Amino acid sequence: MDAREAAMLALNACQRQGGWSDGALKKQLSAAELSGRDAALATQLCFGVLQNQMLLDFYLAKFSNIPLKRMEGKVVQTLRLGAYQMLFLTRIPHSAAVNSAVALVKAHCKNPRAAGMVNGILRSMERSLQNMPVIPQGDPVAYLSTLYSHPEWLVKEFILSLGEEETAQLLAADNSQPPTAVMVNTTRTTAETLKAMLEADHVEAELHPWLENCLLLSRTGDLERMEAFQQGLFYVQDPASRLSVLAAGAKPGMRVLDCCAAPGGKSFAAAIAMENQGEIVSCDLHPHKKKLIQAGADRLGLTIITPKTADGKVFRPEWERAFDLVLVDAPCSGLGVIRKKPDIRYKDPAPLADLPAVQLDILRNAARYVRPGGTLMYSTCTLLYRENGEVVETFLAENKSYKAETFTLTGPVGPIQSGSVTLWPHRHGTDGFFISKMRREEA
Ligand SMILES: C[S@@+](CC[C@H](N)C(=O)[O-])C[C@H]1O[C@@H](n2cnc3c(N)ncnc32)[C@H](O)[C@@H]1O
Repeated sequence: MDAREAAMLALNACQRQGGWSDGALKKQLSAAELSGRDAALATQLCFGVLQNQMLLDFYLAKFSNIPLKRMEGKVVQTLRLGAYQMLFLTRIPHSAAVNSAVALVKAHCKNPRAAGMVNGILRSMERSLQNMPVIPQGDPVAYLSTLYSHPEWLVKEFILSLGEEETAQLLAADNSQPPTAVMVNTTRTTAETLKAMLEADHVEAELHPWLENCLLLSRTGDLERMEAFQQGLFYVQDPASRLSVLAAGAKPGMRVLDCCAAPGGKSFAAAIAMENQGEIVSCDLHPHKKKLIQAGADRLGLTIITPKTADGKVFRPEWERAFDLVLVDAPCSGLGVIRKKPDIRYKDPAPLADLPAVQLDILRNAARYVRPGGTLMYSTCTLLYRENGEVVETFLAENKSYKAETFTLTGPVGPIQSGSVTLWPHRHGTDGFFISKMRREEA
């Protein structure tokens, strides 16, 4: 199996099962036993097609007599892969993109006429590459939606928050590839020592420009196989997530509750900030996720973390007013991490409507666990106001014993007087993320 075949099968599985791209891709890559180079190409093809799917379909439809909707799934994915290579990858000859697409369809598709059709569509596109069909600009929502392959409902949401010009910047950033950010486990090593160790393993590592104890990696290959990973010297985390824990002000000796903890990233960041002194109770609704948190804590040697299964909406009297700091990193629509999970944008938006009620329920319950004078943090990795500012405003309006708390973060974020901040990929270079800090009044 080669890179294109693996990518086509992964894209097809992703589309059919509604599975996340990284899961489908990982499964396909390990089944295909590709070399490092081919695995990297397969990953790039998969991400590239998902990031540009609506634009590719717009062009393909112009060169096809048959609507894409009427074609077999694998044929559509092969066409997208061929078009993506011709339009976006300079190092692949167009003839190779077309020929490999035809071979893929011959090998995988039932209809004997499919190969001829794919050849015809991609050859016509190849002839028109210098003069591609123009995307109509009359309706800005439809235009941005096609150009950056984000569904119209999402473009409308972003335009409401940012306006058209900045929305275009956000959508472009969503389609960019961020470096892999890893956080140094300072209970075991320093940023400089870890950087040298990773470089000795041929990974390109640089210090993050404004977040300490964070390295940006490229040419990583499989990070989990590395000695430094196995020794628990780092964990993968976006700077935005770590910033939320820095804003919370976790200190050695504190008693901390992480209400929505799996796979454990915020708990790990807090435990490291606490120098592994104090106590962190790391809860998640799903029993199978307890193991995930424990495995991460064990690898990193963070002994103050105790994973538990608990529904954040259900009150536990034994925890009432018991914690210095309570983290609610709520389940959310995840629309801030489109750079890393490009297919999130294609989720059906209907079920997302229920999220604010769940988020508010968890926040209300979690608030009861904060000791007087203690801190309550609310965060999400989404950019929708109704899951972020609106949840916090509703909570504060009904809980007069809580006040928004000012905090200051490093780099381009700076002082946050209102107690709440949204981080944006195009403004801050981080995942899209929302952080809100509140303090419970002394009794
Ligand atoms: C955004 S993720 C948390 C990410 C995690 N804090 C980290 O930094 O790695 C949200 C988590 O909330 C969990 N969850 C969903 N509903 C919950 C509930 N009612 N109570 C507790 N956890 C819940 C999900 O299983 C998911 O693992």
